[in-house]
Amino acid sequence: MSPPFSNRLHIVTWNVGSATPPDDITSLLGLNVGDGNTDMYIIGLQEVNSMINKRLKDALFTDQWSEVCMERLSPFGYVLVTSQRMQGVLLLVFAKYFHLPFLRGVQTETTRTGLGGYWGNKGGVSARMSVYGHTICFLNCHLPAHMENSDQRMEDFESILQQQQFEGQAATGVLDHDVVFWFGDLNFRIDDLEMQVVKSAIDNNKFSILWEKDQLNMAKDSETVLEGFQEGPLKFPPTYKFDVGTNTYDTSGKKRKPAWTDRILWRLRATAPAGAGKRGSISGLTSGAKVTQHNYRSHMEFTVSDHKPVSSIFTLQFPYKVDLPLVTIIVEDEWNSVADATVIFKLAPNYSRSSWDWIGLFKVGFKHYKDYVGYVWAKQEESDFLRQEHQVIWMHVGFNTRIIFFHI
Ligand SMILES: O=P(O)(O)O[C@H]1[C@H](O)[C@@H](OP(=O)(O)O)[C@H](OP(=O)(O)O)[C@@H](OP(=O)(O)O)[C@H]1O
Repeated sequence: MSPPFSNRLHIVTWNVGSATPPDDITSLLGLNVGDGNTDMYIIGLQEVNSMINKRLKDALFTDQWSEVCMERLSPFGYVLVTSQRMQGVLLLVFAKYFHLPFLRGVQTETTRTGLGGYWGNKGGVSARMSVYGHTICFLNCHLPAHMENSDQRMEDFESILQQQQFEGQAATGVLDHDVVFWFGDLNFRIDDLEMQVVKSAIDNNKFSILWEKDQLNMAKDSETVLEGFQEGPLKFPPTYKFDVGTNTYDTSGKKRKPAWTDRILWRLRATAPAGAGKRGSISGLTSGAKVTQHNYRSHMEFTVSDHKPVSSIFTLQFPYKVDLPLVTIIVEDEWNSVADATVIFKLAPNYSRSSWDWIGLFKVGFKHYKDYVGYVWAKQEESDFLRQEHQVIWMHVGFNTRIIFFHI
């Protein structure tokens, strides 16, 4: 049996209020204090500027937020595995490059809930994958605003869960995954208490007074859809709503009551899904999973938006991992000059090939899978179908490169 597996995740949620990214997001990503042991970064943003002219530009290039995250993370060996955007709601999933061969079945989904389901200003985007054989889903939501819409928020959450269906035999719904992380501007507010009471509790660090009036905490007791979702204690001040450029709660005419609108929750699947198969297939792999939250905090130093970002670091543990590569790449000789080179790849017997498979050559420090310096199709002649070892020739290979096999 393979050894237990543990993965460290750093999750960020931030309603960026249409702002351009600040120059330095190092502290948000913990790159200044971390020990470099984070395996994956998951970044969920809301209200990324989605004005029409901006969207056209972003469709052609990359949006500024994705760019700044890639710029900061790629020097540390993180690669953008997948991203999904629905208007202002953006989800980015990064992993250390050496995990890439073991992140499989990557799929994304989007659900609009704005204007009765027609408009993507509100809703959810998700990314799912199997990580060393264990299924994980990340769901980033922007739910409806305002105090009186607590029920609507729950309804929208349920409808996002219902509508998001992935392909494959198992883990088709969000909640079928071994572990789900749900985060975003969930927009829940603090009920009942007067503004002065809320502000005084904040000033005196007496957050527990506010916990029981937090609409999401209250909903946990009554909403079955929230069963199994867990959240760490809210030991940081409410992250909404601030005057932009300051750490002062809303002084505008709106006078919004401070609230913990920005949240990160997780859920472990309780039982194997119906029809779960034997160990070794995605469907049969379960749990024994353990999630440990190391911190759950806000970042007051960022003032570009009316919300503060929230981050959390988790360790994810599973009793075993599936770490047999489907493809092994062997490079003949050392590449020490700019010249042609030969690469041999071996496929596991259970690997089902696609004619779209390709092999990419990347510079060390590459940002995402489209960032290749060259690629070749992993083609094979029909007569070679039964062979497990194949060869491709690279033209003019340079130094400092990595080779990755992609299956589409
Ligand atoms: O109209 P939709 O598309 O739902 O978007 C809403 C409105 O812009 C709200 O402004 P208004 O209050 O003027 O209606 C705003 O509330 P605030 O201005 O209170 O922040 C919400 O911000 P978030 O609460 O950050 O989602 C935002 O999500």
